[in-house]
Amino acid sequence: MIEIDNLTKIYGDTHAVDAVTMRAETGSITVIVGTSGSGKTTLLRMINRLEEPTSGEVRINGEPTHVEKPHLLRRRIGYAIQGHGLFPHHTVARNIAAVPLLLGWKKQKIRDRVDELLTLFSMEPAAFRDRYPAELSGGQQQRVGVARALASRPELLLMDEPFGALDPIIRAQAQDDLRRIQQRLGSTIMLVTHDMEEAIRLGDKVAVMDGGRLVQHAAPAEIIAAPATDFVRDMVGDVERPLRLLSLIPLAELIEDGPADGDALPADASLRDALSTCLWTGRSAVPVTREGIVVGRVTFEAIRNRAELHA
Ligand SMILES: Nc1ncnc2c1ncn2[C@@H]1O[C@H](COP(=O)(O)OP(=O)(O)OP(=O)(O)O)[C@@H](O)[C@H]1O
Repeated sequence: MIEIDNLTKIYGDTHAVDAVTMRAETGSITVIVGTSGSGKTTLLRMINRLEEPTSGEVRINGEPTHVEKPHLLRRRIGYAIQGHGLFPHHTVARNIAAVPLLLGWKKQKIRDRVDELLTLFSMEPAAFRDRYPAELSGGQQQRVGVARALASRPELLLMDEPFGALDPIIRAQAQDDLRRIQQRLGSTIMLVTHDMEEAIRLGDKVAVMDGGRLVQHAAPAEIIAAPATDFVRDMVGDVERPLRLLSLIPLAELIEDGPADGDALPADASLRDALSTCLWTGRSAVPVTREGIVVGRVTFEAIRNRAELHA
């Protein structure tokens, strides 16, 4: 059991994480979801002490994490981040074996674990063991990254946007793989994403963060049926029918005059793309281009109004 107790991180006058309390059962997946800047990554990084909390504590199976040396703690906690972070000059087998080697496991035990994990991830050990990361596809590299994080059977696996860089088709496969392997190994996982669809699909429990606060922590069905705040309702909207329809409507239909910062989207991108961009970057409007020239903007509010027409 992982217990997070009143955990707070303050940077200057920003409450990045504000008195978050929650529990995660052993053998479950908790998905922490929220828009950019809501404190997800900071929360995750306080669990393995890549960040030290301003106050509060984390306990793993009853033991407070702050009494252990951070580097020893991190051997018990796997960590997988977006972009797999593989060592380019090491083979797949050596990459997966990184933590077991550090822990001084016997050669045969390491070899067995590497082969077991490659097999679980549908990568034939004989074909992949001795390859280098550059000889793998993006999806294969990501699988090796997750296999590496699982290799020592950590008490807890932390994953920060592990599938963020994958295209949507591979992404769905990667999520299915993770679910299957997690059930097989009984791993306890905490995963951060900005994507409510991913949260609903993967989580036994979904923890929604908004402005550093935990606004709802519940099973996916409850999050959908009874969102605790308007913010949660908006995020859940993302996975429901009206917003699926948005993927069929081009931005061209909602272009208006006015300023908008950040990277632009082309006029033939969908409202769904613009909505994802707003949620992902925390922006309230996205510039729109035609043939590379900015012709206006689309606002989050206009997209929401349009979605309501279809509700
Ligand atoms: N090292 C730091 N120094 C100062 N402020 C920070 C630092 N790290 C994070 N913050 C601030 O804390 C808040 C939460 O950031 P955090 O990275 O945890 O959010 P997030 O939800 O993970 O966002 P994203 O999805 O963009 O990664 C933000 O306002 C951010 O600017």
